[in-house]
Amino acid sequence: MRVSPLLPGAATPVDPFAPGHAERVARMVADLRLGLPVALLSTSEAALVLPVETLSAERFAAIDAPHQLVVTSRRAEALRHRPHEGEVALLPVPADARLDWVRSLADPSRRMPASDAVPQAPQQQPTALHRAAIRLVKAAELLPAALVVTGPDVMQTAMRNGLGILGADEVLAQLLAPRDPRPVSDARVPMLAARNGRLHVFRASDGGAEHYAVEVGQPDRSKPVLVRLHSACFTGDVLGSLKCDCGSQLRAALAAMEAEGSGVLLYLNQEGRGIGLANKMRAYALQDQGLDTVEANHRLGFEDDERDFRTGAALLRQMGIGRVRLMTNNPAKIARLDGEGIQVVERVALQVGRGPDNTSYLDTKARKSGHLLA
Ligand SMILES: Nc1nc2c(ncn2[C@@H]2O[C@H](COP(=O)(O)OP(=O)(O)OP(=O)(O)O)[C@@H](O)[C@H]2O)c(=O)[nH]1
Ligand SMILES: [Zn+2]
Repeated sequence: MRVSPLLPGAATPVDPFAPGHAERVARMVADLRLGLPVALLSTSEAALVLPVETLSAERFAAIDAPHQLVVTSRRAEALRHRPHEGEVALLPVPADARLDWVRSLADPSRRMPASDAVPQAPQQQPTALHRAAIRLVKAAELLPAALVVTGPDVMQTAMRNGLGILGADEVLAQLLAPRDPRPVSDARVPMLAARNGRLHVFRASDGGAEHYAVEVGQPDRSKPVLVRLHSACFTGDVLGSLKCDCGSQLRAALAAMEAEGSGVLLYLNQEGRGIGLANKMRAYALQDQGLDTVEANHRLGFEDDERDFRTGAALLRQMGIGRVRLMTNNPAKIARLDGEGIQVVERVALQVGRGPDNTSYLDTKARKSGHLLA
């Protein structure tokens, strides 16, 4: 295997077969989903990160070094832990803590610990390492909570076992960077709603979710294009769930494009407003207990909307579209596209699918998330 010579100015030879930062972060995300720990480094510490959701009893029992639980500030608030500033909070884990107890701090479907059971001891301030841990666990679409194990043997354990090791700052930079999905393939797909359809598949270089663009007709790029930015909703789009308006919006948008002769529907794989289907079902279970859609996300430890609309803007740029008539009721989508240099010249309202099962959901979005009602 050939190792390329020193690049000008570089300190070490660059081996083209060595995984780059983006690849190493993508591996870490996959490892965490499997339940494998990863090691993060900052200038002052090293720690093993183990997501609570995929932590096995064997690995938990084997932890013999100081450890803390990192959760989002949203989850800390739900646990009535003292108020927190910033993104994440650290909760102490007593040496004799049981795995069930740790899980109940992370997972609201388990009986909530009595508030006096949530440790309130003075805590170390969270650092970039803890923020990186939570971002990784969110990228893995797991419950946003992880054990962070410190101590002198952490690096040795990581190296001995071939675990992923990266600097917290590098992980944060990678996870916060915009995605760059590239076109992979496209073909004609005649649809019930629009016969003259073409599906384009885009793939990001970080190995993350693929996204799709459904092109109806041949939109004239010299004029504003009728565009829908649709986020995946397996329950609404595929099952025809009546709990939301997604399926109706999907079909109405395609029908409108067919009626006008052209348009583009971006289908972004950001299920559950970016928390993943498993977490969305956790949120639905909480909604069955009386919480609204925003409160349920918060109780789980998520923001109400975890989507990154820069991906939508990137897809539009890839398709040569710079000016759009956007089919949406969500002003945040307009603001985010505008911020990314996609000019929204008109908002086209998309009010369809309201019924007895989703009235309170739609009302909550209008009241709390600023969705427009007309
Ligand atoms: N977390 C969570 N996600 C939900 C819930 N109901 C629907 N969703 C998700 O919400 C997203 C809805 O996306 P969109 O319809 O594109 O977005 P929107 O913000 O409602 O804006 P417009 O439809 O454009 O007005 C999809 O990803 C759904 O899976 C819920 O109760 N909780
Ligand atoms: Zn939906």
